[in-house]
Amino acid sequence: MKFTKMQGCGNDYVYVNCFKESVEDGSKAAIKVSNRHFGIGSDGLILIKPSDKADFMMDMYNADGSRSQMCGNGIRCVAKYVYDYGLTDRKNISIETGAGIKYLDLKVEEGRVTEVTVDMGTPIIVPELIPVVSDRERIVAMPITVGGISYEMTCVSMGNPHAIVFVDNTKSIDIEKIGPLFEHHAMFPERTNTEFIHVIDRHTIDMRVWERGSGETLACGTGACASVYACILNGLTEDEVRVRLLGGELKVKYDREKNTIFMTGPAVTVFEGEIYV
Ligand SMILES: N[C@H](CCC[C@H](N)C(=O)O)C(=O)O
Repeated sequence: MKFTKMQGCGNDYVYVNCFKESVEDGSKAAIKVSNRHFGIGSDGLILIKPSDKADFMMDMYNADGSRSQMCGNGIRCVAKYVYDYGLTDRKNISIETGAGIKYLDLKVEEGRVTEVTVDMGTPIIVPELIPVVSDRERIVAMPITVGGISYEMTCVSMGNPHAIVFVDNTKSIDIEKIGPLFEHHAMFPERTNTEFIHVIDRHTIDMRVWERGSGETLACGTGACASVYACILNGLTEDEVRVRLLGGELKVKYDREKNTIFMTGPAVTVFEGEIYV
């Protein structure tokens, strides 16, 4: 199976052009390619497919083979792939995802996509995935104790679930211990992605993330959008925020009129190859 390795802010996936390749079992292939010793090494697998609703379709799998509805860093790289490899010559494209159709604007320099702005859609704060807290309309600054530590948690869905907690310093958290405890918490029947946010000022936040199905990644686009919306809900930032991640920076803007979140960030092709799955 031919593939292209790409990354957005260090959130790296294996991309397969399913206009040319066929992948029988995405989940099994994701586990194989993601392994950093016996495979290629990645945070997961992204299949680029035809769509009858949009220009293309993105089908995304985590490293553990679980499928997710949406991938912010991934969709920027899909946009780069389809333009750079000549599947389209347009700089405004639509991509069908498990979280609906997304619309993207491509920045092209010397014939290659360098940056992409994605309309990530409306953040959802009544995520049906947490029925156990039925007495609450929404989960904003809800006290929760995980691993013996008390947090105030805000839950936001970008089509995939995010639990956002605020910390004084993202470097001092034991994410390997606390991340899985949130991911597998009984409140989240579908599991959850978890973002640890340190608010620097009203336009800047630091973020670390423990991703559902992939563990700690260097960046998470949907997580960055969910986190900015959580900051706005808690009165901690303005609508336009610079999200500083281990792997780079994302610009996130909440558009109040359209009630949608725009995310802008890089997309990079690392190498091409072939793997036997
Ligand atoms: N890294 C991705 C998110 C993957 C989400 C996945 N871990 C899930 O199960 O929801 C991003 O840039 O948005």
